[in-house]
Amino acid sequence: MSSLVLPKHRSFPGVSGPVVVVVMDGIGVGKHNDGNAVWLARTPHLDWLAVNAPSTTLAAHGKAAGLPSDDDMGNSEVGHNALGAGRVFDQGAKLVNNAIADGSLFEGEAWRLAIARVKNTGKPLHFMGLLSDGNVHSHIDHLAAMLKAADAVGVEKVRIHALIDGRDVPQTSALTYVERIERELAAINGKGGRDYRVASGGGRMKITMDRYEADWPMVERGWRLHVRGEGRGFPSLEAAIKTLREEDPAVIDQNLPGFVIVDGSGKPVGPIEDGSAVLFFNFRGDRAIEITRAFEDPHFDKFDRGPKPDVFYAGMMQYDGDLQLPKRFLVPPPAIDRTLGEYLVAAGKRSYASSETQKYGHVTYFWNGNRSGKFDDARETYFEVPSDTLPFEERPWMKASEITDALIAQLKSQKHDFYRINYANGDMVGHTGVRDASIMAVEAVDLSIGRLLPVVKALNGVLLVTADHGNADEMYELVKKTGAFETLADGSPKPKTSHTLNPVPFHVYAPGYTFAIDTTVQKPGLANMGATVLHLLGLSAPEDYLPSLIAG
Ligand SMILES: O=C(O)[C@@H](CO)OP(=O)(O)O
Ligand SMILES: [Mn+2]
Ligand SMILES: [Mn+2]
Repeated sequence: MSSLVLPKHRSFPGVSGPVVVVVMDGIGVGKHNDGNAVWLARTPHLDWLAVNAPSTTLAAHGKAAGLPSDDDMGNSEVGHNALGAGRVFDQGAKLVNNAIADGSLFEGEAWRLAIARVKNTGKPLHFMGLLSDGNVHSHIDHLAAMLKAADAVGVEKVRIHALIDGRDVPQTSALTYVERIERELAAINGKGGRDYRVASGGGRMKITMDRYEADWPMVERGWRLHVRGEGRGFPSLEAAIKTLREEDPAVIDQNLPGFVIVDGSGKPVGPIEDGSAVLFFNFRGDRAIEITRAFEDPHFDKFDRGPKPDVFYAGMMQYDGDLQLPKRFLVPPPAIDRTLGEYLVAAGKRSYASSETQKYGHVTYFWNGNRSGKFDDARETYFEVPSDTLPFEERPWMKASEITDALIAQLKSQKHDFYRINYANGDMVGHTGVRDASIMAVEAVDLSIGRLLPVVKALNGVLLVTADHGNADEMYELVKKTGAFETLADGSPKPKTSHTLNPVPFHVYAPGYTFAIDTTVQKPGLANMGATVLHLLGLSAPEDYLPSLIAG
């Protein structure tokens, strides 16, 4: 193993003050139009930085983030992994594609044990996960491939617990995926001897997919539906979605209430019982960890599970390498090693990381290559500001001020060398599809950055302002070919809830220094951040890190 002790930078001794990285979650650089909440927002500080600080834009999606193709938008996981790891790793979406294409998923122990379990017991094989082709947490192709493979090896009974998306894909697109999966199931059932069906479901922001312990009752609701079969009954997934939409025409997919599918006599068709196997087919960890804990933790106390069924459980990936969650997984996760955080600890540097709950794990767990623990308790300080649990469009300022208050206090204490924070606003409010609230979200971030500038200046520090991917920069869906706004039946622009393919800003605020952007760096992207921070701290980056964005 190569040494974690880095030599000094060849020409720069390091800034005399702190290095601060601000990640403005979901604030990309998009077209100047009426759907761009970032451009529409009044942002005097970001505007000032764009003119007066060395600035460029960074690639934050597709291959630059380790995703299968440049049609894949960026997301927080791959974005923060790239920011914190100094290099681009093939990410879950791609690794699972590969493992399906070369068959290794089906040769792995977890798959074989799951199949063996249900063949022994005659109980169903359960698939749980996000039903879309968003490629942020999951991909429906992966589910389809596993259904075919289960059929091919003679699994008689399958049940699917479908989390409805509308957050990585258009806001009311659920029926596209329902139709696809029902087609796959019908093809398998049609040959005879098989009983494959959907058993429960609900919007991903209402059940099961909470993250960072922001809202455990969400996971409890999912558990009751998927495992216990308790909930409002519908004859089919399609009937559930159509009825729920009729009852509340304003509801968007991610907020659909949970439900179970019942047979003719009103009995749920697929509670998760002893002897069955459960495969959670999301590859991304943040929103998969809590439900995984509910299945695996013998001392679980976050809600009353009732009698815990004795099942074989596996995730698509291992979601947390430190905690070994889950114990079994279908595809090995990217081996993200030698992250910036680890090098800084080895160099004796002290780091501070902070965000509010919704993004707390982004600047800790994702930043550190999907490890929840610290490298060194003495040298690292993490601080979480509890997020609101109400709709973010109602509080678009979120906790930006509180994160900033805490950061300023820490900066003034001069206890740390490197600081990183994430402002959740542009992303969390952007996902609601409410443009005007998103404008305020971006303004809240700008206000906070404005508060940081004089503090960083007084300490002779450097502030790097960037983002992990776009979101608020496109609040209306665009017609692919023409770039015009898509419209709803009433002619108004169709809100967009997902991330974007846009690049993100990169500003270097360094009063008193004469830094310039290194324009020789090819295709600058998020993964150049690692070497940039090391450079500013006077350290030379490991050879395989992508180069610093700062000349010299
Ligand atoms: O909310 C989330 O889970 C994703 C979108 O699926 O957003 P982000 O990657 O910004 O966390
Ligand atoms: Mn993000
Ligand atoms: Mn997001």
